[in-house]
Amino acid sequence: MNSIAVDSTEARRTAGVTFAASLSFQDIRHGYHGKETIRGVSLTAKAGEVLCLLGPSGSGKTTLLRIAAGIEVQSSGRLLMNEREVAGSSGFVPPEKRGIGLMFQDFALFPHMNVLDNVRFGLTALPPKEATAEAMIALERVGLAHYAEKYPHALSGGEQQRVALARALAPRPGVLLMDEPFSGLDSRLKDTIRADTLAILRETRATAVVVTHDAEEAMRMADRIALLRDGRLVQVGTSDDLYRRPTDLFTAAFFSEINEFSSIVRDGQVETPLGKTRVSGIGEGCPVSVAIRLSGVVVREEGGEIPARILSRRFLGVVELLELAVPGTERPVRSRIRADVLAPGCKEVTVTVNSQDIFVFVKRAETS
Ligand SMILES: Nc1ncnc2c1ncn2[C@@H]1O[C@H](COP(=O)(O)OP(=O)(O)OP(=O)(O)O)[C@@H](O)[C@H]1O
Repeated sequence: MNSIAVDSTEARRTAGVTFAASLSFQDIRHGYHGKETIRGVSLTAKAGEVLCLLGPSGSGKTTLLRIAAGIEVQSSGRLLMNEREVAGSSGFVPPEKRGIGLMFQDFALFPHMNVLDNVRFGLTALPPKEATAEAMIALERVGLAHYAEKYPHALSGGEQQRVALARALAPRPGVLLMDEPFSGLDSRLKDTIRADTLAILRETRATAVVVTHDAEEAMRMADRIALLRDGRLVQVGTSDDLYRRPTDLFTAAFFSEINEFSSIVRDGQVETPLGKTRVSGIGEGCPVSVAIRLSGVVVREEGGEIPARILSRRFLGVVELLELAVPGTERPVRSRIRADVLAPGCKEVTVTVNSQDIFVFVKRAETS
């Protein structure tokens, strides 16, 4: 579903004024055929913020969006917009009365309608003149007013995406829900369209909930990121919070490539083949997972702390990816360094680890 159905009484209200709304999931649970796929999610998108729902395939991102839209009804828990319950024990507000805009990944425009009519689609309850004026405002907002008479097939992928954004924003929804909105675009176009979209969201001050499985995309767009795994919230915060202060191994590994080691806390320290590091707040003898970012494994020909031998080098342009044999581990240690640091043919090197790239987590059964 890629359109916005509009009820006549509500349409005037949502089309007339832009009021960014807050959207709260309160202990939402949901499942299919007896299997729980959303397991108690509580999360609020604040009015005017861009909140990214991030997670691997099957973590429940789309299901949460569908529940927010009212296309899916949760098994339990409450959904609130601006503190008002729109799905829960007190009743259910249908999708077209929630003041929510939808933009899904295929952003399918109607091929038989011109651009203006595509954008007017969600405004049918307004008098025709007003609907046209609102649609033109939305098209101007995305810089495509001059394409009003064109048909979708005559537009590039990026332009079609902007028309879809105009269509979603035209009724001035309190909350805009976007499911992988850039996944259909080629990677070079994606960066530009994403930046443009973000600028438009900022301008309209819309609350946006954006689903993505791409950590970098979430970091580029979000005010805050909610990381999901197996239907549960793992961590919510700014990109800085999640990147620099991951609360578990899953978050650390989702935001950057890591080397992972098992260790045990002894004398307030943990030891791995890459050296010792101090830990606080974890008890003596506690089994831990140690995550070390690839970019934190600094490789030099000499002067480092640990001897290593290069097993493989992969040139990636600005950086190169190394696999190293290091005493004390059978598994190769990986490193990502600037491509001009090591001489060609160099085999014997040394390694030092940046302390800010080491993360220690208490080992849990599921991460062992
Ligand atoms: N209609 C359905 N019937 C049965 N199971 C479903 C249905 N929709 C979703 N699921 C299951 O619910 C879980 C969460 O799916 P969801 O699509 O929300 O995940 P996602 O994080 O959006 O994944 P993706 O990134 O692959 O779209 C998955 O295990 C999925 O198989």
